[in-house]
Parts: sequence; C-alpha cells; structure tokens
Amino acid sequence: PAETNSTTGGRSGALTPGPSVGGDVQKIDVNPPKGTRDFPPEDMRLRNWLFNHFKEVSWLYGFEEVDYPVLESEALFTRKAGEEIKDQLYCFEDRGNRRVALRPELTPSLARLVIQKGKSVSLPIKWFTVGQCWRYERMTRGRRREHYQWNMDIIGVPGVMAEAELISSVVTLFKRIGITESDVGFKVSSRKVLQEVLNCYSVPEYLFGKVCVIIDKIEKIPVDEIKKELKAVGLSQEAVQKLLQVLSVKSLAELEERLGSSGEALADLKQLFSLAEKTGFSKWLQFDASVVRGLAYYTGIVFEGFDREGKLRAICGGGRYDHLFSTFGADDIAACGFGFGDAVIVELLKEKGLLPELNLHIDNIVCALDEDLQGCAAMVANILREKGHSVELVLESKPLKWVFKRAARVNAERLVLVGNSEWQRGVVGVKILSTAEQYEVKLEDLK
Ligand SMILES: OCc1cccc(Br)n1
Repeated sequence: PAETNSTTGGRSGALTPGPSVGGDVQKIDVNPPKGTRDFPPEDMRLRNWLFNHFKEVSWLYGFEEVDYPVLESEALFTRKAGEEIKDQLYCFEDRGNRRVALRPELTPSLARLVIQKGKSVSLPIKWFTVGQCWRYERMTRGRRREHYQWNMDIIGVPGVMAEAELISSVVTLFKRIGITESDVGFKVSSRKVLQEVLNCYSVPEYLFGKVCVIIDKIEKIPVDEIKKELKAVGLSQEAVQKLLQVLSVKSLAELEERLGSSGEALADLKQLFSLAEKTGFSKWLQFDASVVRGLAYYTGIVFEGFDREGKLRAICGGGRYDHLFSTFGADDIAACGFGFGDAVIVELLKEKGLLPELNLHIDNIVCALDEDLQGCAAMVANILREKGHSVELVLESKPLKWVFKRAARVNAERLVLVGNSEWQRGVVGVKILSTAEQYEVKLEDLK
C-alpha cells in the first residue's frame, strides 16, 4: 500500500488558515513532501523510544556517537556497480555548481571521516550514528523517500569477532524491545563464497561488486534475467551456472563439499557460528548462501535480519567491507558494520503487538486563580522546575473546568493552585489528580 505521510495516516492539517489579507493567498499544502514523514508528538514519542534503545545498546557495546551532514558530495556515492542506491540517488547541483546528494546511506560518510581523521584516531574505531537517509524514487510505487538508519561500524578489526560483536548488539536491541528468536532470525553468509567461485573462472577483481549486486536481485527478478545480466558483464555460461549452484547450498557441510576445506569463506563462517554458540545467540543465526546484500562494497561476512513469518522486507543488514577505503583513494583498512532502518522494525512491532504505550506525562500543572497572580504562578513553576519537576504552567486566565481538562490532556500528576488568600499565608493549594487528595504546602516546602 502507498506509504502515508506519517504513521498516523498522513492527514492534512487540522486547522484551516483563516481569511488572509487581500484574500489572494493560496492555502499551502500542509502535508510534507511526497515520500517523507512528519513526526507529530505521538509518532515522535515512538521514534525517541526506538532511537533511545539504539543509543543505549550502542553505549552498552562501547561505541561512540558520531554524525555527518545529510548533504554530501555526490562523488561519495557514484559507484559504478549498478546498485539501486545509486540509481535512486537524491542528487542535484547546488548554487555553487557543486554536485551534491542527500546521503542514501551512512557508511561512505563514515569512511570519509575516518580518512579525514587519519592517524589521530586509535584503532579499533567503534562509531555509531542514527541518521536520516534519502532516495529519489519515482513515486510510481508510493514508497518512502527517507528513513532513519541506526549504523554501527567497527574499523580496524580483520577477524570475525567484529561481525560477531555487531550481530550480538542487534540481538541485544531485539531483546530489549521484546523481539525473540522465534520472531526474527539472521541469514548469514560470506561474499568470499562468491569470490572463491569467481576466482576459479579467473573473473577479474573489478567485476566482483557488479556481480554481487546482480546476484542480490535473485529473489526480485527472474533467474533468466540474472543469468543474462551476469553474462552481459562477461561471465561464462559455466561460471554463471556454478555461481547459481553455490547460492543454493544449504549448509556449511555442503559448502565444504563444494568449495573444499581450505577456503577463507568456510573458515570465517565456522568461526562466526562458533562464536555465536559461545556467546549465546546461535539460535538467532542460520547459514544462507543466497544472502549477498545489495551494496557493492561488501567483501566478506554479510548478514540480514528477517522476520520469520516472511511478511516484511529485511529489518537490518550489514557485513564486512575491507576495500571501501581504497575506492576513496586512501589505504584500505578492515571494516564492518550494519544499517538498521526505523520503518520495518515498527511494522514488525505492530504485527507482534509490541508497540509500547507512550503517553505524555507532566509532574505538575500550575495555575493562578487570579489574573494578578500570574507572576506568582510562574515563580512557583520555576521553583518546581529547578528541582527537576516538569510543569505545565497555565499561561492565560482560564476557568477551572478548562484547567482540569488540560491536566487530563497532559496527563499531569498534580494540580498546583495559586490563590490570593493562600498566597497571603505563604502557601499554595496542591491536588493529587489520581486520588483527589488535596492539601496546602508552604512555598519553601514545595517539592
Ligand atoms: O534502504 C534503502 C533506502 C535508502 C534511503 C532511503 C530509503 Br526510504 N531507503
């Protein structure tokens, strides 16, 4: 179904702007641009709840938060490997005639900053970010043009302990939000499987990314089209057959039969599954030779989180990308990471009935009972705020009926009334709204 502008249904604005001066002002479109979302308070509470989990897990795993501009040089993303992410680049020429793009992913920005920092950062680098990413897709399919991605990356660790740590961090995230291994799994493979097959047919290194991007489409387009595209980049009929065969391998044992026991792919995968066993998340993993992922720069282990009911698109994905840095003219450095989008996970939580109840809550609503006590009420509000208590201060003279309604709307715990006679006695009235208990408190004892 066409995506709504927001998760609450993309309704247009509730207020109809009043008559404008001269009457000739066109009413603006109150919806956000096609494919983008507003986050009104109820949606923003859910987003903050999810992003806070992302950040807390990142902290648990010792990652440091970083950020980059949403606008990058187009050159960061102009890989020539036929990737969808490149075809849908949200790019343009700015007023300085520079080719720029709204970032479609975060990894190239990370690589740019790591190269910029050079030797001034010690290894391993463990950075995370949650950032909005963009694509410009013809709205033929009504899909979103933006989403937020949580990214975690480990730079400078060649061994699969890094991939194990990354997958473990996603498992931790899932557990924190109530998702179990019966809801979600990780399909795991290694692009070294494909590399080993291509090496047997002397396929040149520069074709590797392109071949992987084509194979990643195996479940999206007919296999004959896959074969055609592979042959078009120069693979022999035999190489194509062998590639497709190895993608249907069902176990590491079968992989060993096909590729032999000495390859790096098998060694990496065996070590990863062994680490998962020891760490306690092996129930979440399954070897799946067909997992390739659609980004050209992956070079080793690749993985993707999927919903076991098979109703949704990939929840997250990632892998090793040991040669990305040299494509930016720098020395290569071992690297791996993942991206975790903010949309599919919410669909999954809805499916599983796991969306959290997130209501606005205010500690106090403070109200002056007389117009000339507004300043006193504001003072009371700030005494409470300085003590760390949230306050909704009634900003206009309102009937008590309105105040009680507002208290319910903002889910206030306490009503604090500032009245003339009480103020003369140095006290304020307090009403606990859940129990209707009420009493007076001296200003100096207010807490
Ligand atoms: O995951 C591909 C992608 C990239 C940018 C924006 C959106 Br929506 N989706």
